Amino acid sequence: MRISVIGCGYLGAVHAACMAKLGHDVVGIDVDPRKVELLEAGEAPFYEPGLPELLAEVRATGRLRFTTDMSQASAADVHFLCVGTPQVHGEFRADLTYVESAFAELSPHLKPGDVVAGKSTVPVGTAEALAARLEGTGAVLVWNPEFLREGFAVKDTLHPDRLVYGLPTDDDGEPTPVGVAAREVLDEVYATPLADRTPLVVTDYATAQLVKVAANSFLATKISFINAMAELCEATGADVTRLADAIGYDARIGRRFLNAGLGFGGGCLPKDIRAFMARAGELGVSDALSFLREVDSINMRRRVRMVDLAREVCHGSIVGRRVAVLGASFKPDSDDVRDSPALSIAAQMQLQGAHVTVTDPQGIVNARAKWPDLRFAETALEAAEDADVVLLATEWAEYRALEPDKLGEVVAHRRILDGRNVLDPRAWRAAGWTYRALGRP
Ligand SMILES: NC(=O)C1=CN([C@@H]2O[C@H](COP(=O)(O)OP(=O)(O)OC[C@H]3O[C@@H](n4cnc5c(N)ncnc54)[C@H](O)[C@@H]3O)[C@@H](O)[C@H]2O)C=CC1
Ligand SMILES: O=C(O)[C@H]1O[C@H](OP(=O)(O)OP(=O)(O)OC[C@H]2O[C@@H](n3ccc(=O)[nH]c3=O)[C@H](O)[C@@H]2O)[C@H](O)[C@@H](O)[C@@H]1O
Repeated sequence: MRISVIGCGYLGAVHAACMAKLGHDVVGIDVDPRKVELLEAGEAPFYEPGLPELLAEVRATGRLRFTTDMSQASAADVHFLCVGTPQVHGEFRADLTYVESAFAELSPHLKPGDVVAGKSTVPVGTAEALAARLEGTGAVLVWNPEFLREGFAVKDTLHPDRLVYGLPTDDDGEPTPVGVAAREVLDEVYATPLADRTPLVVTDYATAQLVKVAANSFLATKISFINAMAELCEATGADVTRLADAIGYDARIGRRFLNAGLGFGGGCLPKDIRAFMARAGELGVSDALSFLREVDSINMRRRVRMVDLAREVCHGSIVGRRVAVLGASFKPDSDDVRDSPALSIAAQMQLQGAHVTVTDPQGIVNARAKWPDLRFAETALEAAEDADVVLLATEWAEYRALEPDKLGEVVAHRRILDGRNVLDPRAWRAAGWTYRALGRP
């Protein structure tokens, strides 16, 4: 198929490369000339494991190119909308400016029979409004939410755990004739994963849009649930990691996404639960999602509690103390620092008078752009030099593998805060470290 991908960020660049890998002819379109230039040169504009290799492979086939010129979309028959939907500054709702402008810029290049597939995460109702604007053009809108995780984006796109198509439907909820035709087009786009028996849910616009925010809300709730248990563990001397193991053995609960610690960040879970609450308010059903307010509060409390813990191990004050923060990205295997718990804690400690040095294997460039006043170091050992306290904030493999004695040689005081509950407390204590974590004795 001939495909255009509008918006080549963390989602779109990976989607474009994966569509080419599946055998399609793809043009990626972005308004950011720097991103396009890098992608055209075969380079990934951000860190995502496997993406550089995939770009090299598919660029060599000639099936993938990138441009800033929206008119190039006219050669494609399927158009994936992958632009950002960030949180409006100071409010909960999603900023749909980029969706609006991308859609307006794409529209003149559409022809009858074209399929526009929305992938961005949007408030329910957005697809219906966009579809109305296509009436009379012969092009059809489908909503095809994306569930990839950063760090696993290539694998998740090539081998998704499910596909969801939101199609135009009639009054009985059945796909309209153009909806049926659009479904056939999507089936061709996803022929390879469908042949691998990827579960497919075919539904209406509203359900497809809600599936996405419901999934992210559930994941956020699961994380905040275990972090609430961590608060109880802290009050009672219990161990939240053992608690998670034990409840996780119940297949109805499951162990995944029960890792307590600094909580969730990133460009998706935090803004998606807030936008969902805002949309529920507009729909007059805000009570239905009032629990998400608590999910958000529990999550944000983790960050405050970690600063308190730093104060506790530094005998009541972090003013003038040297703090090494290991991790800047919101999760390992990503350079994404959007709403990163690690950076938010680093910045809070700096504001409260600590001398903070942050390190990260991939996230320093983005972190420095966002927080230019923080100090940065290339390695954990450099960051920890003369530190009064070390905080493991993002569980990169290399930080999990740190040797207590080796790190102990460079610090001023052997105090470690395990923000992700990934270190072995016994090993660190045996090497003379004060070890503290959230919800673990
Ligand atoms: N990052 C992720 O892991 C996932 C993101 N999503 C959703 O996908 C959407 C995109 O997210 P990200 O890729 O993370 O955002 P991003 O900010 O990394 O990428 C968005 C891209 O769109 C481009 N853009 C903006 N306006 C444009 C226009 N008019 N024409 C062409 N390009 C334009 C920007 O320059 C940028 O490169 C969001 O709605 C997000 O919630 C969904 C699943 C996973
Ligand atoms: O909509 C999106 O953009 C994506 O959001 C998340 O993916 P992602 O943001 O890449 O990262 P996750 O792996 O979900 O982690 C999110 C945050 O939760 C934290 N987390 C995760 C798991 C856990 O047990 N505990 C925990 O604190 C991570 O450290 C990270 O800060 C979802 O997992 C994807 O399915 C979804 O497509």
